[in-house]
Amino acid sequence: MPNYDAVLLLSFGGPEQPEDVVPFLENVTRGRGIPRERLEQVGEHYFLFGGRSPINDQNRALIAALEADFAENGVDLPIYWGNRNWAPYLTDTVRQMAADGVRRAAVVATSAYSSWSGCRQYRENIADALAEVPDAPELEKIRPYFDHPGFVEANVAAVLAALDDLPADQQPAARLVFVTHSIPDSMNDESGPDGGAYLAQHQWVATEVARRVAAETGVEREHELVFCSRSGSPRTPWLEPDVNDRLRELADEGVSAVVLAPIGFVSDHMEVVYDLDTEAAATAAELGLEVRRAATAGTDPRFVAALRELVVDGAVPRDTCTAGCCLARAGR
Ligand SMILES: CC1=C(CCC(=O)O)c2cc3nc(cc4[nH]c(cc5[nH]c(cc1n2)c(C)c5CCC(=O)O)c(CCC(=O)O)c4C)C(CCC(=O)O)=C3C
Ligand SMILES: [Fe+2]
Repeated sequence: MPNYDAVLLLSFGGPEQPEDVVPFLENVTRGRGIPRERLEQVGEHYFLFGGRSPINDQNRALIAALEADFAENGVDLPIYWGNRNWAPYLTDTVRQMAADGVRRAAVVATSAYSSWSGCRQYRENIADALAEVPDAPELEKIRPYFDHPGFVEANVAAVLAALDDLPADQQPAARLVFVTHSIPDSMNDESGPDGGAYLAQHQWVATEVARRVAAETGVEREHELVFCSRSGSPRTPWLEPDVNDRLRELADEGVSAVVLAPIGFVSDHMEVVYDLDTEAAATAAELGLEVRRAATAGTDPRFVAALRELVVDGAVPRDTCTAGCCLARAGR
């Protein structure tokens, strides 16, 4: 193992009570052109859940699972946690790491794919924190890990369980609809070292999961990739189709059962519990479609072991990012 003396889980952060929602959204949107209406809408999503995002508790659970996995596998590294948009803030965590004498840490971000939002923005957050904290440790972010077997296997198991939860007679003809966060076309075009990585990586995971599900069940099912959580100006092109629009088309085509597999999210973020479990579920109910939402990787032991392997393997030699990748961001 590279000579790390700690691991840092780096995430988005989310509000934990109603008073947190507006300041959280202000943190998220500082310096971006997100329309006021969209912010009010997104605020409502959080209020519907008592002003509490699921993301922080998901991260607490992931840290507990990683600690147990590390202990079982003889990896003796403390795990720290810092966020971009809510406490514990990354800079405060890096300050604590410095105070504890940490010299070199592997950084695990809670996003598996390349893009400004999922990769480069986290790198910039790291650079900003390093610039603010005297004697900060070296921080090495592990690569986008969408193609790690443990991430793929956790998603295969989740799709199999969701299929199994459909009425037996609906299972053979069920469509596999993979879902991720929409981003501006321009952000996708500039993602990864050669461009288009965000879309290509998701398509790779969708195809690979569908192939393994077909092998396990002996049934070839059609699969596709759709998007949720679009924001920004309606005049800016973002990745499509939207999950709700696509469910309507599928119902029109005579499809009666769908598994929604949120491969774009590593755990049950607000986008999953609101955009899929609330909004898309309502669309499906209105259409009379049977929909089951597959679990996210979450604390699946295969995913947790994958993160440990990525840390033990070391970040630097395997990083696929280059100085110029993932530069396009939204709202500029
Ligand atoms: C690709 C991607 C991921 C996946 C990678 C990753 O996981 O990092 C992600 C994650 C997340 N995004 C989140 C929340 C928000 N994202 C917003 C805005 C935006 N996201 C974008 C993209 C992504 N976002 C983009 C292109 C924008 C618009 C402009 C901009 O900011 O560049 C806004 C503002 C309002 C709105 O526009 O919807 C909010 C509140 C939360 C927390 C959820 C919770 O509480 O559980 C999480 C995990
Ligand atoms: Fe987002």
